[in-house]
Amino acid sequence: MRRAGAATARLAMALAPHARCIWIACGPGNNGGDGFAAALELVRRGRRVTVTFDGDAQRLPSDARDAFDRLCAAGIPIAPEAPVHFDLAVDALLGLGASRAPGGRMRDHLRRMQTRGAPVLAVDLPSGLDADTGQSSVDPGVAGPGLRHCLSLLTLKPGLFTAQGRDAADVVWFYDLGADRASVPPDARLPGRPAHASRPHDSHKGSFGDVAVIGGAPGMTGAAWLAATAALHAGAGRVFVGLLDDEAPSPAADDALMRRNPRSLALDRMTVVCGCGGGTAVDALLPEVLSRAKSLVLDADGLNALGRHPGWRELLQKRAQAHRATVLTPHPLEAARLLETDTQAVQADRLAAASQLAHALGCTVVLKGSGSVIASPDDCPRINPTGNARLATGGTGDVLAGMVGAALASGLDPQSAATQAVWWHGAAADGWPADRPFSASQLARQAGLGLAPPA
Ligand SMILES: NC(=O)C1=CN([C@@H]2O[C@H](COP(=O)(O)OP(=O)(O)OC[C@H]3O[C@@H](n4cnc5c(N)ncnc54)[C@H](OP(=O)(O)O)[C@@H]3O)[C@@H](O)[C@H]2O)[C@@H](O)CC1
Ligand SMILES: Nc1ncnc2c1ncn2[C@@H]1O[C@H](COP(=O)(O)OP(=O)(O)O)[C@@H](O)[C@H]1O
Repeated sequence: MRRAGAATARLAMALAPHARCIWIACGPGNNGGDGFAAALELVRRGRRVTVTFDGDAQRLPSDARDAFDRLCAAGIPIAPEAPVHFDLAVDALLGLGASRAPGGRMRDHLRRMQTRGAPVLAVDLPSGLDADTGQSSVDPGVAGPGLRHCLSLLTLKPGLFTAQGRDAADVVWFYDLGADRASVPPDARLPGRPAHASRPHDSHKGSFGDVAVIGGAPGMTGAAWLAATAALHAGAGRVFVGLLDDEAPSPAADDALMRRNPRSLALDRMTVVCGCGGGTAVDALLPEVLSRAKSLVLDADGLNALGRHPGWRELLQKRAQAHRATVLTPHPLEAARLLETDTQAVQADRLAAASQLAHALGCTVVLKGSGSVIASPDDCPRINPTGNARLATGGTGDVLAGMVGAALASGLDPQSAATQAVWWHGAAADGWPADRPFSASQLARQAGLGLAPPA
């Protein structure tokens, strides 16, 4: 606890070096104890603090009680009220032990620190956030303009990076408390920036694989063109479009895209991206696609078709047995249909939902949304750290499906292909110039993947 307190104090001083008042809001457990320890350290370093305590000193756990006693012995008072003005708030109300939604004075304190415009530094976890799932019992949407930092202790908690976690903490810091946890298996991994791969000079279009997009039923052809454009710009050697609407004209999209009858495609030699705008028309082709595609990305209506025809799941299992790569890219509602549950249940534990689907269907699964989860049957799940709410607009999922297709076609294994494509897709949105309108069609043209060569 002393180490946690000292690390919190150091970070507080770095975040607000000229603070005239640092408010440290302490709660009833060891998270509050970390707050007491931080207050002691800050005072020792000459800073002015106001400490509030939402708890009962008699019921503090022993370490926290010890920190509380040291605070009292140093003559640092517990303030009856939160300060009117503060330059930094330290949220040491609830950490790992939060067991219900905060109410009463604790809730008022949280609201006050979130809405005053000063930065907030949460110790270990933002109060109310579930460390494993990223579900929050406090609405992170009420936050004001101040940046929310979190100093995660001992481990980086998965919940900070998915579901509501990315709203609860804008900036995540990490301190391992000096503990060696190398032998502890992680619950999830955070992929870093994938390496850019240079293309060998002695290569040709056949070196980077063929992608066929099958989708685009009447009224929804745009989705297929988006996926195809993204696959092309992401580096696929050749991209074919098999529209499910025979009558639809080809838009003035990239001339390099090649339109084909979906039934004439050499599926056995191609990476097939199936389902974008497929409607129910995709049902007629899906069993053949599942059986024959060399590698496969199943999106949108392709996934919904699997929900309607549970018998076809066996074809996915057969693909797995034959070591044919398959990546499913459901958003939470599509995942819920496949799991025969509802969106709320999927979002309540995104890591578990993605892993359950991956195991049940023998595929790599990208569960999309804030902090997309990439899960494969025999691998530790990844939580993608890039992307933002700019992507919350129609068609960006089609773009992602095309990008995953290009990554698979380049020869990457499904987990690497999905991880890299999701990373670049999010990074494109993160780096989008503020003065340039964002749309899925623009994104599709920025889909360049810095694909690493296959291992
Ligand atoms: N583990 C480690 O290795 C390390 C742990 N460290 C630190 O300890 C923290 C975990 O401490 P913790 O287990 O004491 O839990 P904590 O978050 O303080 O809360 C528990 C208390 O809150 C109460 N309570 C719960 N919900 C509530 C609500 N809504 N409203 C009001 N009260 C509520 C709950 O009461 P109860 O549910 O029992 O009624 C109990 O009294 C961790 O996050 C990190 O900061 C680090 O120092 C280093 C290594
Ligand atoms: N708030 C957000 N933060 C990060 N990524 C997001 C957010 N909202 C959407 N996305 C991403 O945008 C894409 C949307 O896909 P999807 O829901 O299938 O949309 P569509 O069907 O319109 O193409 C996914 O890759 C998803 O992860």
